[in-house]
Amino acid sequence: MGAVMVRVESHQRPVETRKRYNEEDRESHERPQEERSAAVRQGIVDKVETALSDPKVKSVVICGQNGIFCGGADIKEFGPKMSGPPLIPMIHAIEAANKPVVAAIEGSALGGGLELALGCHYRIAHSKARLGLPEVTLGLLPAAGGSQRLPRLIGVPAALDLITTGRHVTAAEALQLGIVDQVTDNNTVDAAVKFALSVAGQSLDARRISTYPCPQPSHLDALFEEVMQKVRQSARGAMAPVACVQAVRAAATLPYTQGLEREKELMATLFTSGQARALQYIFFAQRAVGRWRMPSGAGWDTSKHRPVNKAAVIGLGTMGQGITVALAQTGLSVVAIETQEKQLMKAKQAVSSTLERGAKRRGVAPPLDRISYSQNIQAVADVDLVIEAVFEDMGLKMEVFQQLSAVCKPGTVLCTNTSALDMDQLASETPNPELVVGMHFFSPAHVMKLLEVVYGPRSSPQAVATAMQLGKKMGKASVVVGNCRGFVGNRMLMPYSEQAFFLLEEGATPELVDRALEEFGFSMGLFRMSDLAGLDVGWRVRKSAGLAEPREASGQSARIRKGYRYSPIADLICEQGRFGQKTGSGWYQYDKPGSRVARSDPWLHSFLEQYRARHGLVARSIDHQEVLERCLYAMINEGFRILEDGIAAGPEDIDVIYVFGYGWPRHRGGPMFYASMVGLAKVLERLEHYHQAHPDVPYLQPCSLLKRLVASGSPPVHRWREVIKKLHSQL
Ligand SMILES: CC/C=C\CC(=O)SCCNC(=O)CCNC(=O)[C@H](O)C(C)(C)COP(=O)(O)OP(=O)(O)OC[C@H]1O[C@@H](n2cnc3c(N)ncnc32)[C@H](O)[C@@H]1OP(=O)(O)O
Repeated sequence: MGAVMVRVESHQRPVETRKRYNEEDRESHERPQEERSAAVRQGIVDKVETALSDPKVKSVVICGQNGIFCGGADIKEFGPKMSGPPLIPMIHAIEAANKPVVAAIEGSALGGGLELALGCHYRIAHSKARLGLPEVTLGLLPAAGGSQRLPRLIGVPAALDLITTGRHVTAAEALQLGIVDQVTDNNTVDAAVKFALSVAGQSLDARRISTYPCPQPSHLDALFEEVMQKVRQSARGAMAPVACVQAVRAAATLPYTQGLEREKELMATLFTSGQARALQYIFFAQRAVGRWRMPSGAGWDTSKHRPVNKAAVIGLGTMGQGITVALAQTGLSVVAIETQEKQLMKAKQAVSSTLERGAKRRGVAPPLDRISYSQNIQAVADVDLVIEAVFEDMGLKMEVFQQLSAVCKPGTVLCTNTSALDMDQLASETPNPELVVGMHFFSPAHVMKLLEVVYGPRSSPQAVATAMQLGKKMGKASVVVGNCRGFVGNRMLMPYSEQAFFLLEEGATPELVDRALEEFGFSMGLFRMSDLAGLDVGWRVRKSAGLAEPREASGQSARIRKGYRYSPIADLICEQGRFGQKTGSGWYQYDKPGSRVARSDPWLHSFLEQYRARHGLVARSIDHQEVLERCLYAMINEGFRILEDGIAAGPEDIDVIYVFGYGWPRHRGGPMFYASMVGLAKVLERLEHYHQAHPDVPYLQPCSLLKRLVASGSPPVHRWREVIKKLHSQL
């Protein structure tokens, strides 16, 4: 015997492949999940020990099963009680071995998987493998020696980049960085065995990374200060990226064993933190939304999507252009339709230059020839799916859908990108309403990761499956939602922005509200975000809903609609032609139209004072806590209503929508998870308090699902679906 192989089992292996395991392995698969990982570690410890003590074995190769080296620790195993042998001594024992140990990396070597590979003396990777230390994205740091070994191996700046972002690198980049010793296009295990035999008997003194001195960059202090500042700014309150910088600093400034102690200390503060729980929740929520289900019971596991190779986009405004870019970048043939010649030319130029910029960044050719442009809707005759993105006008959309029904081949899925109109009304105007679904993209559509796939009562599961599959192919976090005004995301924005307007009436400024929200972790406060999106969009929606009617400027009626409190502040701002960044003023002022730097606006402040005086409102002092409670709890309350109405199937759907589409801080897990962390009883109590103070604001009236959850002992978020199911079955 020359080299012996030790296999690492991955928990993310597809279930059906588990059947192929031998008897010894099968036993470990019958164990509960948390014990399985412990058994994997025990298996490595035992097999490495046996190989090292066997004089016939000259070297050892560690590989994975089914083409995956190791995706890292099982996140579900994390908890106060972790059984089985710990990772650090296991990796140390491998590194200390007196026979060469080679990692054969296929598929992924992530987190603890890469830390294990870093403990080996050599690493051979397949060219398609991906490597990384993504712990930071789970609210953690690489605490099995990874934060100490990686800087010693590849230097401080490169290690800081990988550890603080958690990004995965290709095998080619890993080779360039010095993480792996060899990359192969052939059978990785064969290559590793050959390599292991070729180095058998050679000295391993220079192969133990923990013994390397950490390369010292010049201006070490300045480097860490700069990185820390950058990380703090982009972390928006997340603790893990900051701890990652501190751990790498320990690697650069302390001997290995002391650095390891620091790594352990830092990990201890993260491991049980609410932020780590939130980030790990979002990891699973992102995957859970793919297991969608419609009220009929049809879902991801029972519905087959139609293949989509060619798609059309109708209407080449900002959204249509972004969708065209996204589809072309996904590799689809795209027919882009715009009836106005001038707009068509403008759009073609904009789409081409976006594709060229993106291709240059990725070092590939721009997929310009995948798109054909036309003014004639007949050009969509042979496409598999159409996305309509014309102006938000029901009459116009209905006309387009009627034309599409006449032109498209049978079975073409018809999608509307409406964000505000009734998708079902639109479907009712087509001869095949079962083919109609909403695909609600977020602007810019080629950048934003969220897609709401909206079904109406007549949408077929196949049409939903097709839109979901396309969203997945486009790399979007795609969430199936029911049809209602604003769907999920925009519906929850209504109470959020309404509270913000009321707070202005009561004495706050846009700066105060935005500061509170940004300190909470939002990428932008509500007012800065509205200026970016354009204030005219919401104004148009409010006008079409009969809310933003020109009224008497003062007097009680100006602030009441349908018997409830209403703030016309945003409408009055729009009446001044202040539509945000694009006009150079909105809630803030900008140097010129299109400029991005928001400045405090004295005009706005005196407008607010005059407004309050006109309406007999007395400004009071408002603190950040009130801003957060009123804006966020009103939004969360609407989230409970959405669950109660069955518009979203579970809290994970809402949370993924908010994290991926609305700048909700990921380390707070989304609004519904946040509510569970705050405590449902507390959210209920604060809503009751504010509703008592503002009985004319229906959004503050606690939703009955929230009351029911509190009455049933505030179960954790993953158990809410049971309560919702019970509620629906009683209706
Ligand atoms: C004590 C601390 C020690 C070490 C620290 C760590 O190692 S932390 C973990 C670090 N590793 C990761 O963060 C990797 C996370 N996983 C991924 O990036 C991807 O899953 C992966 C491995 C690239 C595979 O991607 P793919 O698209 O092929 O599959 P998918 O993501 O849908 O996952 C398939 C199912 O596996 C589950 N899963 C994946 N990773 C983990 C994990 N680390 N722990 C537990 N479960 C995991 C995933 O949820 C999927 O299951 P499903 O039932 O469909 O939700």
